[in-house]
Amino acid sequence: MGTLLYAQAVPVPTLVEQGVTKVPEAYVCFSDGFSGEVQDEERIPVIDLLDLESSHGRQRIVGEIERASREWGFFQVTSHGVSEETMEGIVRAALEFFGQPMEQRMELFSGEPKMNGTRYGTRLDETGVQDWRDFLVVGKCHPLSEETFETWPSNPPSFRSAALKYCQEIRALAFKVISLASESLGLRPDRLEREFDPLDQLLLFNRYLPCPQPDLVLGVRSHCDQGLLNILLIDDVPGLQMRKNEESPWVPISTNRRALVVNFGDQMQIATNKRYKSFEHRVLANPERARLSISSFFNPAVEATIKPLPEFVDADHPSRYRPVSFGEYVKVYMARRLRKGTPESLES
Ligand SMILES: O=C(O)CCC(=O)C(=O)O
Ligand SMILES: [Fe+2]
Repeated sequence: MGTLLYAQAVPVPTLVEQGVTKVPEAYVCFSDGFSGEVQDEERIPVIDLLDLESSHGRQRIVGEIERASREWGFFQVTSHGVSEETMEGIVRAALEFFGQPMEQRMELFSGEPKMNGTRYGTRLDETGVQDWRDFLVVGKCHPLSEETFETWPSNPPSFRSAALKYCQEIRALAFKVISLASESLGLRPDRLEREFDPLDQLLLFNRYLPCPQPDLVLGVRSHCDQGLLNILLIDDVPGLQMRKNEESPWVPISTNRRALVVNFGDQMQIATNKRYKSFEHRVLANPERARLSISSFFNPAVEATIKPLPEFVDADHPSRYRPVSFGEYVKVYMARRLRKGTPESLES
């Protein structure tokens, strides 16, 4: 199977429009067969942030974050402070964006990743097996310049204001989670925030259309996120799964209504010298229902040097990773066929 096969793959929305009953070869996922065992007993922890302001409540929540981060790297948060109206606004704007005719969506198409701009795409790279999804990246939500804001979709007309509001509220939640994570690691509440300042933020909208042969494809191939953390808004269509390691069964991830999912990425693993880990996850395709998810990624600045914090390095715990810029890290991550285990390629 050559590169050409993938480069010429027909986009998912077009296949769905044509009513294909057979998935083209470029989308067939042989290597990551998801015959993989699924376990149905355990679920990721749910952490309620309601009592965050009382010192007793905060202490309890810090303990819950510690356990969830160590065991799962994924948890749901409730009473998270992002308003229902804001969440509904962004979901509506996203559905309207993906509901536009293909020609209109294609005005924002780019086959190449862009540093700061907005990009609509139907695949992430030209060479691998194609994911059964299309997506919209709003490449820089913070720090946000007027020039970058002008690259945000102007259709539907509500998109920019809905996205701006969502980004601001999600950012406030991200700082809450980061300070709790800091405390859960025995650090001052602002330690991680200071380390990662100014903390870049970007939005990724994933649209998964129904697939005629869901067993042959993946919505998103198994990967670990490359940044510090992701705050994920998902709908009620199942598909997302995580696993603790390659021998563990996959655990389906769903949310209570209005909850959000937090997961830590590779930079949390590197900063903590592997006290906390970045866990692998993937999305299955659905035979009948379309699914929407909205990722808010929080990343170091491209020029920032990433390395374990000195607090996690001593004679018994030598630094596991050699320092590189985040920009370099992203290049290594993108060049790997499997987007997991990237921190290990920096092992010193
Ligand atoms: O669609 C999902 O639920 C997860 C998407 C994801 O893993 C990502 O955006 O990195
Ligand atoms: Fe992810």
